Amino acid sequence: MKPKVQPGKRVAVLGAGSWGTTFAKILADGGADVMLWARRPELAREISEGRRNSDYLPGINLPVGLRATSRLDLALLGAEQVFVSVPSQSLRENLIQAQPYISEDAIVVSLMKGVERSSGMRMSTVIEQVLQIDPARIAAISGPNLALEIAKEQPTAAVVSSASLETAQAVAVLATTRYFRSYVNTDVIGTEFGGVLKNLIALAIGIVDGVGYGENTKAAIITRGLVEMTDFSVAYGAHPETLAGLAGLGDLIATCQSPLSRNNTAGRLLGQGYSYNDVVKQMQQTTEGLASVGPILELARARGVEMPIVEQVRQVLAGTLKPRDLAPHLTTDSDEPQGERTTDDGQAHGGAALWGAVKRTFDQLRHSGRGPGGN
Ligand SMILES: NC(=O)C1=CN([C@@H]2O[C@H](COP(=O)(O)OP(=O)(O)OC[C@H]3O[C@@H](n4cnc5c(N)ncnc54)[C@H](O)[C@@H]3O)[C@@H](O)[C@H]2O)C=CC1
Ligand SMILES: O=C(CO)COP(=O)(O)O
Repeated sequence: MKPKVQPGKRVAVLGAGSWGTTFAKILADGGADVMLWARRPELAREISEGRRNSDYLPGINLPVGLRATSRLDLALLGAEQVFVSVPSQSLRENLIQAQPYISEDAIVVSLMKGVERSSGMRMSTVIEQVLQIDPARIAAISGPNLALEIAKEQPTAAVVSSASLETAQAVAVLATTRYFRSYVNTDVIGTEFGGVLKNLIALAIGIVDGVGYGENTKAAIITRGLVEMTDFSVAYGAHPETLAGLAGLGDLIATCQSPLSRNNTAGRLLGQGYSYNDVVKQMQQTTEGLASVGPILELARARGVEMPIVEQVRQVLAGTLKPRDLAPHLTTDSDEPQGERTTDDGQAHGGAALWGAVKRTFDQLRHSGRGPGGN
């Protein structure tokens, strides 16, 4: 394959699970000189010597040029771009360990789709806080990107987002290959929240699938779920178009439709009657949605955003709502007919939207736009 970038451009990928390894393959196939960091030395050896990551990507041959190490100093040596793909809850501790080896002008890119449970922070803001770097050097990538499909070189796309368009473009140049196309935007909030929120809707889809409900129920949840995703993200400063793009609707479709999705799978097990603890035990891989439900609902409350589907997912996880009772209600506390669009609510629901907008503006002023999920 013809390299797209100057051979020898050093990049590091931290995290050798399914997405980190797949992304390392994308970068290597695109022509970059990639060093992948795996926590376990035996996994680093399997990747470097056997060109396999059999636990996470069974049957996939990795590119010859892709090297792996369990030493952070070696992984990060000379890396111009650092891609991070560890579970969201371990990002902070991993960054603290990596910090001494990250070069001063490196771009740091989040591949993750969670929020930090303890703080509600998005991954790029954890990166900014821990590494104390300019947001212009930080990017986030999101889109319909089920790892195993991409590892099999089935074509797809993603969006690279950064406060600096130049940074987003520099990352997109490296993160592009025959089967993977990177677009760019500067809406980091919308791009990251899109990835986080679609996991919660995929849990809901899995739940109703596990119950045995059909396509109408799922289509209604996907559609109303997108409204929740958009309302929430816009309340935190995102552009609504981002949620209609690859990082929103695109990823929502992929995750809600695919049995490869861990969030969808976890939901299905809940819908089949397994308890939360049983599901956690059965999930071998990172299931970000399970940890994101609580912090997202707290953030929603702080900005007066209604998220009835996500709230019902929380209740199913807590065992207080039967999976078969999860329904795509517009609100959890009213049976009154309501407008489908938020802007219809003014006529159909006694000025609820107007009141929501006023309350949101008031809250934003109160928090000076510096809430944990905001800019
Ligand atoms: N798998 C996928 O299709 C995609 C995943 N993502 C996101 O990528 C992120 C990583 O997910 P996956 O690679 O899928 O998860 P995974 O479960 O396949 O792999 C996670 C990796 O992190 C390692 N790990 C676990 N605890 C750790 C710790 N405390 N410190 C360092 N490493 C640790 C594991 O050993 C494993 O190598 C998540 O935020 C996920 O939402 C994004 C797009 C696609
Ligand atoms: O983000 C993903 C696809 O874009 C992967 O989804 P899961 O984490 O649910 O497997």
